[in-house]
Amino acid sequence: MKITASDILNAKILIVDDQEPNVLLLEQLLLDSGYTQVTTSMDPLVVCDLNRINRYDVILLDLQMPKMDGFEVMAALKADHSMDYLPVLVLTAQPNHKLQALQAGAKDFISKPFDLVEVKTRIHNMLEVSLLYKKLAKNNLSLEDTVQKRTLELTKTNLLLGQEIDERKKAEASLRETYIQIKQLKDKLQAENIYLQKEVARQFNFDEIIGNSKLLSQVFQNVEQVAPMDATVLLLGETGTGKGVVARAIHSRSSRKTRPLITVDCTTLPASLIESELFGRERGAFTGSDSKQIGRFELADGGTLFLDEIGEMPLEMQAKLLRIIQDGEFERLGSPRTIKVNVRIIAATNRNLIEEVRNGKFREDLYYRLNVFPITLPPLRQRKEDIPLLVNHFVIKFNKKIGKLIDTISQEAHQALLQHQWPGNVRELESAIERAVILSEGNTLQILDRFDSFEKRVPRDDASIKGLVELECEHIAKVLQQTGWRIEGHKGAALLLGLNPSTLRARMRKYGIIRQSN
Ligand SMILES: Nc1ncnc2c1ncn2[C@@H]1O[C@H](COP(=O)(O)OP(=O)(O)OP(=O)(O)O)[C@@H](O)[C@H]1O
Repeated sequence: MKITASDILNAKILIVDDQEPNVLLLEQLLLDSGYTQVTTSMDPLVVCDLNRINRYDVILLDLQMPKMDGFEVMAALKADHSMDYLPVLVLTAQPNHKLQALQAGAKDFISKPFDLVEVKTRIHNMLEVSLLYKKLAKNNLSLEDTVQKRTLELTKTNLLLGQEIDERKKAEASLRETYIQIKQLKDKLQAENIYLQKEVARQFNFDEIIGNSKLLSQVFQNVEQVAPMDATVLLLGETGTGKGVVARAIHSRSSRKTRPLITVDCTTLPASLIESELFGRERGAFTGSDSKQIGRFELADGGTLFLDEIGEMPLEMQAKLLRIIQDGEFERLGSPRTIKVNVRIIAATNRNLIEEVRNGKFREDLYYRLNVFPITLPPLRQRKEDIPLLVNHFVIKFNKKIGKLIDTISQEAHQALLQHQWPGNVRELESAIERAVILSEGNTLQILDRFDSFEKRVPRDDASIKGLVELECEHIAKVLQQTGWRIEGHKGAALLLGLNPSTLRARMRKYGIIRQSN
């Protein structure tokens, strides 16, 4: 910031003195020195007005004036413009006024009578300061203005930035929320997927067990729960409901799956042989036993022993079985040596074991040992929604076995299968389909059985066990009569009843059904 000579010469100067010669002298001096804007006044009362209009760079002010002295003029100037810089140079003949004037706001003084060199120098210096001050003030103002403008701009930008940050934050929050929702959906979908896959696996491919009914799903669930444990399982349910397949499924899903699953069908074993079958015998253990036999318990060591139709086991055998279940110990027939085995037991029965216990035909302690994890297989008539899947499964199976190409089932056949009550359950259905596949011509399955004739013999779910047994006995006898007492083969009663021939024979023995001559 520089003040030039021309700035100084063009500065605005006011001379105020009530003495005309002084005014003229000073005016002339300044004009001679090259100053271009020199104003004079002999009336102190107009100084404020003039200054308001012209904004002088220096006011040469006489102190002693009649109407208004220099002090009053300075006070008025200060008050009028609230000027923080008063560019006043006082003219005084009184030395004691000099300090007083400076205290009143004057910047400098010139002594009277005038020394012209001093006057010129002081005015020049004063103007330099005054102009510098003015420029500084102006610069300050423009700086303030710039600062204000920038501040305003910054505030605006800040506001915008704030809004933007707010919006970003909102967007981020909503993104986060969306992400959480997506994750939840994904997790749910995955869970559903896994569940569905499990369901599909369960419904259609639970080992060899076919069916997708609710009741069967419950069984699958139980199988999944118990299979990995070593717990004893008791399978309950009518004949042909699939207790055997469930036993195999439990074994194949257990840690023992690499070891054997040994089945003992208690109905087919004559009472006299059960013991040696189960526990084995040494050579010569009894008359006629000329060879050593390894029992089923030994064979099943490390694996699973499936005791089918456990309800048929003679009472004295039940006691031995209890011991081995409790201690894992037994002796071969004809040997004093105790053998220890690690066998998991799965037992099955279509009898009401509680009733058998009540009737003294089954040991109570053995019942409780076996009844650790009971699974009840529902009869087919209570889960008819499984019939189409089972029919499909068996048609494929027997197509392969017999060499047929059946791929359609008539509406009537379908209806007949759904209406029948299936007292022999899946086994009966399996036999019916095998028969139908054999007998059907072309590629459509024809059901030629007259199921309706069996309907009245179907066990009622609320019927007592005694009633069921009676019905079963009566039904077996009737079918045997129909087949001319033929048990096995395509025309045999076993196929019609949906039973294994050996099971049918056991039932006949049990119920005391003997061949009657026609
Ligand atoms: N859900 C099923 N899916 C496919 N086949 C089945 C199903 N249930 C049973 N079977 C078939 O039906 C037949 C009879 O089944 P299984 O021998 O397991 O019945 P069970 O209840 O043990 O009968 P029983 O009490 O007379 O011994 C078998 O050939 C078996 O493969």
